[in-house]
Amino acid sequence: MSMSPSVAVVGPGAIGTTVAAALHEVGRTPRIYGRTPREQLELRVDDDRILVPGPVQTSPAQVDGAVDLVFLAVKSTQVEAAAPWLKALCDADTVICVLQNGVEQQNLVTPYSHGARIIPSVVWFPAQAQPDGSVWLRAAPRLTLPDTPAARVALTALRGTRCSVELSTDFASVAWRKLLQNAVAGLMVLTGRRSGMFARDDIAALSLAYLREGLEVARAEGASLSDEVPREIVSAFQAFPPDMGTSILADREANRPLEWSIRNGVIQRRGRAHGIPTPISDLVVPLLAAASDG
Ligand SMILES: NC(=O)C1=CN([C@@H]2O[C@H](COP(=O)(O)OP(=O)(O)OC[C@H]3O[C@@H](n4cnc5c(N)ncnc54)[C@H](OP(=O)(O)O)[C@@H]3O)[C@@H](O)[C@H]2O)C=CC1
Ligand SMILES: CC(C)(CO)C(=O)C(=O)O
Repeated sequence: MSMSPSVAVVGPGAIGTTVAAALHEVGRTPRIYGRTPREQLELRVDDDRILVPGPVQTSPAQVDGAVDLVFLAVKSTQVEAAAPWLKALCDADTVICVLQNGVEQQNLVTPYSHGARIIPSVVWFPAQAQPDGSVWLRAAPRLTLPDTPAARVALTALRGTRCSVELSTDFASVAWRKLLQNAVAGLMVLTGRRSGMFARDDIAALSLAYLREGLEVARAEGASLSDEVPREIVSAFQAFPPDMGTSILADREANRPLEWSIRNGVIQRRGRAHGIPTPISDLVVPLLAAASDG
C-alpha cells in the first residue's frame, strides 16, 4: 500500500458524509460513490459547515480501479444493492471498513468482497441526514475497530482527523454492548418517540428487562459484559437530549426499510441458537419487521 492510501466512501449518508468530511478537512478527500447524485456533501457541526467536493458518482462504471480502503456506509439492508461498487473498488489488497451497526458485518459483506479484507466497526456517534441533503453531526465522531493488521489501514487513514479511532482486543464485547444499545433504541420505532421516552418509569423498566435478555445472549456469544450494562445503557438514553433519535427511527419516519434484523432480530436468532428464551424479542421483533415491511 502507498504512504497515502486511496480511499473511497460508498454510501454518503449520515455516517458516510461524516467520515468523508473528516478526511477532507485534513486534505485526504475520498472518492465518493452513492445512489443519489450530488455536487458536494455538507456536514453541519455546531455552527460550522464542512463542504466536501464531489460529485457523488452514481455508476460503478465510473470507477477507475481498485482502491486501498473502502468505507462502506450503506445500511445493512442495502449491501446487496451496493455490491457492484465493491466489485469495481476491491481486490485482494483492498480493506473494506464496514461502518454499520450490528455484530454480523463480516458475514454480511464477505459474499461481495472480492477477496478484500473486511473490518467491522462500532460507530458510536449520532448523525442525522437533513431534508436539504446536509448531515447534522450531533457528537464527536468515534469508531472502535478490532485490533487487527487490516484495521490499521483505517486507523492510519483517519489519523489526525476529527474522527477518532480506537482498536480493541476484545471487539466482540464492544460490538455486543453497542448492539444492546441499538436494540433498545428500536423501541423508539414502536412508540414513534425519541430519547425523552426513557424518562418514563415503565419504559425504563421494559428497557432494562429487554437489555437483560440481550445481555444473556451476548454472553453466550462470547461477550464479556458486566451486570451493570443494562442500567448504564438506560441511564445513557435518559441523559441524551430528549429529541435525540436513532437511525432506525429516521428510517421509519421516512417509510424506508428498517435494519430490524441486524439490530433486534439477531438477539432472537442467536438466543434460539443457544437455547435461551427471548420473550421480549419474540414480541418486539415481529412488530419491527411489520413496521419495516408492512
Ligand atoms: N446515523 C447514525 O447516527 C448512525 C448510524 N449507524 C449505522 O451506520 C450505517 C449507515 O447509516 P446512516 O449513515 O444513518 O444511513 P443513511 O441512510 O443516512 O446513509 C446510507 C447512504 O447509502 C446510500 N446508498 C443506498 N443504497 C446505495 C447503493 N446501492 N449504492 C451506493 N450508495 C447507496 C444512501 O443513498 P440515498 O441518499 O439515495 O438514500 C445514503 O446516502 C447503518 O448501519 C446505521 O445503523 C451507526 C451509528 C450511528
Ligand atoms: C445514534 C446511535 C449511536 C444510538 O442509537 C446509533 O447507533 C444509531 O442511531 O443507529
